[in-house]
Amino acid sequence: MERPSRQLLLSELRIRNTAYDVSLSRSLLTWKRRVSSPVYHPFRPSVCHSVSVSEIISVREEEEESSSRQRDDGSWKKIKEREGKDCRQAFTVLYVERSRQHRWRCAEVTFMCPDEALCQRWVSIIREQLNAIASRPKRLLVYINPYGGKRQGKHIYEQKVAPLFAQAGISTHVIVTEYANYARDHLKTEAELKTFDGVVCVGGDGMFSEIIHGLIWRTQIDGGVDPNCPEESLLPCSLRIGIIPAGSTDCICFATVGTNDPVTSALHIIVGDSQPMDVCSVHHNNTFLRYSVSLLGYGFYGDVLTDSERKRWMGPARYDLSGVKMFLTHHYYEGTVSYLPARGIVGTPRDAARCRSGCVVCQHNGQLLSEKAERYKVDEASDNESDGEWRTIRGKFLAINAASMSCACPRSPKGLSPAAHLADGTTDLILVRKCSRFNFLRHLLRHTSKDDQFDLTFVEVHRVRRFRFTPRHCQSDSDLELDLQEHGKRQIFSQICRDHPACSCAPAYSSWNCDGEILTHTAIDVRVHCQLIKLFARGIEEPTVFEDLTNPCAI
Ligand SMILES: Nc1ncnc2c1ncn2[C@@H]1O[C@H](COP(=O)(O)OP(=O)(O)OP(=O)(O)O)[C@@H](O)[C@H]1O
Repeated sequence: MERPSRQLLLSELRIRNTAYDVSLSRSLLTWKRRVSSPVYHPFRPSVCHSVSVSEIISVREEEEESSSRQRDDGSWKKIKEREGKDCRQAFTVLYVERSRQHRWRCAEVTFMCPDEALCQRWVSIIREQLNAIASRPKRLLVYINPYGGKRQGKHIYEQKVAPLFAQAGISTHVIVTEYANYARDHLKTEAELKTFDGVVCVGGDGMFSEIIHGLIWRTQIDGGVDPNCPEESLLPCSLRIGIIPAGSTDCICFATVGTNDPVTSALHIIVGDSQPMDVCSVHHNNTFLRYSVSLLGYGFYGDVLTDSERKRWMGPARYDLSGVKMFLTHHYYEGTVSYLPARGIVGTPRDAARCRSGCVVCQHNGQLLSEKAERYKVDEASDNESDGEWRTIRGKFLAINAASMSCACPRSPKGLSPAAHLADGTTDLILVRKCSRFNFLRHLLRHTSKDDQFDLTFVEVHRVRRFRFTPRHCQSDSDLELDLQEHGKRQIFSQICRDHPACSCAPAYSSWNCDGEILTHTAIDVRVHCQLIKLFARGIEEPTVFEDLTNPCAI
């Protein structure tokens, strides 16, 4: 067990009119009500509170006029208690308070001191402790998509996030995007990245994708790495990314924080959290196509996205409608999947354990893969992943999915691959072979039930580091071009068949759904880059983690 750290301060202070023993160590701020009588009182409410120093947002001395000061925004402030006290002898600590369903709130407590000197001592020592936390950002580059989700991005940032950043002493450079890919291109070329400690994206998954594309690309170009070459090991990005959810789905935020709440995300940024994340690079014939962090789906999920894009006017309901339509049309696609299994790592896609805050699987595998990468650098001749390890599967598939994270969301609480990890250097390749509609429905329904969605004869899952897919008739790029020219006629018929489910003819190609974007090529080469980016997040916390922390007096 960790030894309690040395006490820096211990004073008798008052909260409202009650005396407390208040102590500060390097790790904890604790306030404990003074008990006048040592006799145990079973009905006395809890009298001890503790806050981890790493979760203190800021401290401020109360000014004389503060009791009459107008508050700009009181929505997130919890304790109103300053009226009628001598403010020169009081200081207020703002800290993270955990609420239901992984939400965080900003709470505050005001301590009255017997004299001004003691008050200043408390303030300066707490500030020293906060300044010593090197992981906290001081200057952030913020991109706001004013058109994401319900077009509330700007409002959410100004009302809920900017006041918190100001309280925490974080300075910002805010850019409201003017068109799609504005943030990506700005990051790629113009942004003075060296002057910032992180990039914040206010928007949804599409906006987050823009940010990672800009940041990863820029990092490679600055570091002399060719992003078009699928064999290159990409350089990790040094700037962390914060996501303020303001889109329609916000899956990445949900997967890394556990909730889609702007205040919670802002607080994770302020306390300087860091969650590494794997990124898949997708190439076609040595040309870079896209990066992916969540789902790459061919067949069912590709078709649902393609169909739903034609129904954008319907809003989010279009996904349900396209899902039903694509389930009924029941197309399968022929092709070849080759993959490089992840070896020597811990964890499998069938594990009961989930990737959570401080995940040991991610830590272990991340360490292992970075050591391997170092060895490869020394002996480049051994950097040949193709040495006899590749496995190949040919067949007819209803769906080919690669889940680099569980892809859990309110719609699918377990996600496509419940045991997938955020940062273990792998992706879970799920192959759903041609089967009856009834069986496919059984598989889909298991995403929402307790049953194992992979425990079906027509479903297989592999944890992989790299995979390739070649559709039938598309063995090479030139074959693809030829196919498209020569079989243009058949493509037209395929489209007709798509629109006539009674026809049993399956179209030759589906499309890849890459984190919600349609890819232009079907033959792809996908490589996982372990922990390429870092987010201002800590993964989803298990309830026990914070139950203990909020009640450290019980330890
Ligand atoms: N100023 C802008 N005008 C038009 N489009 C923009 C602008 N800024 C960003 N975009 C684009 O808008 C698209 C959607 O944005 P965003 O992801 O923020 O919201 P969403 O699609 O509603 O949410 P989600 O992706 O979570 O479903 C992104 O692909 C992004 O490239």
